[in-house]
Amino acid sequence: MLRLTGLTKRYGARVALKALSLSLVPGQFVALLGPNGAGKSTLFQVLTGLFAADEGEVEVAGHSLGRSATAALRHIGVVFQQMSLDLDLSIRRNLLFQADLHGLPRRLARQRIEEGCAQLAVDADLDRKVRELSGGNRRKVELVRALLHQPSVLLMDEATVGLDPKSRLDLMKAMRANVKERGVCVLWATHRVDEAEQADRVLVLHRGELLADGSPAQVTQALGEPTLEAGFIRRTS
Ligand SMILES: Nc1ncnc2c1ncn2[C@@H]1O[C@H](COP(=O)(O)OP(=O)(O)OP(=O)(O)O)[C@@H](O)[C@H]1O
Repeated sequence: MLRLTGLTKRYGARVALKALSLSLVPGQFVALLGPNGAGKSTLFQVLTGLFAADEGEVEVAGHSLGRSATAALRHIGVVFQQMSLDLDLSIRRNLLFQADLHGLPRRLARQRIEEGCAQLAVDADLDRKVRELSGGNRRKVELVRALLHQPSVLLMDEATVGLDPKSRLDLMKAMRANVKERGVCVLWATHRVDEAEQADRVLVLHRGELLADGSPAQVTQALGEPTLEAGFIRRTS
């Protein structure tokens, strides 16, 4: 589904990703757990084609990102850390714009927009400007947008920052439903250990390298402390 081989990204002399190799399979919620500066955002920027890697390969659903970027990127959906909706357009206009970018027929686009917004309980606000929405609802719209073209890989970068517990739960629930019902593979970048503990698989990233990879229990054991939080703090401080 998503395969990284020897992925390296440098900013001048600073190495942000160091020969990173891993494979993700469909239908998994994978937490990418790393402290500030671990390389999570850099990885997402490379995976979405914003930056080219200096070395290594990315393959998405069998397509090389380097050689067939359009085909590879068609299988990726992303919610970045920074909100990128147009504040002066309604939810519906924002989402229709995205659907047009993906070449979705209008009827199908309208249907997916309505279904997606209903699933995240923002359908009552479809014709309101994004500017008028709460931060939590803006995030939900971003998730609907990321899923419009039905990607097989969903990247979420610190998606719950600034959200209250109920909004965080709603977002997690919608993401989980996509994992279960559509077999989406979610890579969820976070520095919150409580979120990583809910994942099917945890990748611990530190200074651009993988420190541990496995179920939350396996990773806790690999980090050598009684809890994931204690191990994560000790090994990444
Ligand atoms: N544009 C840039 N120019 C130079 N260095 C950068 C740039 N972007 C990131 N870095 C450096 O690369 C490393 C990885 O940063 P990155 O933002 O990918 O980490 P992160 O895990 O996403 O951190 P955070 O949790 O704080 O968002 C850090 O050392 C950072 O200072």
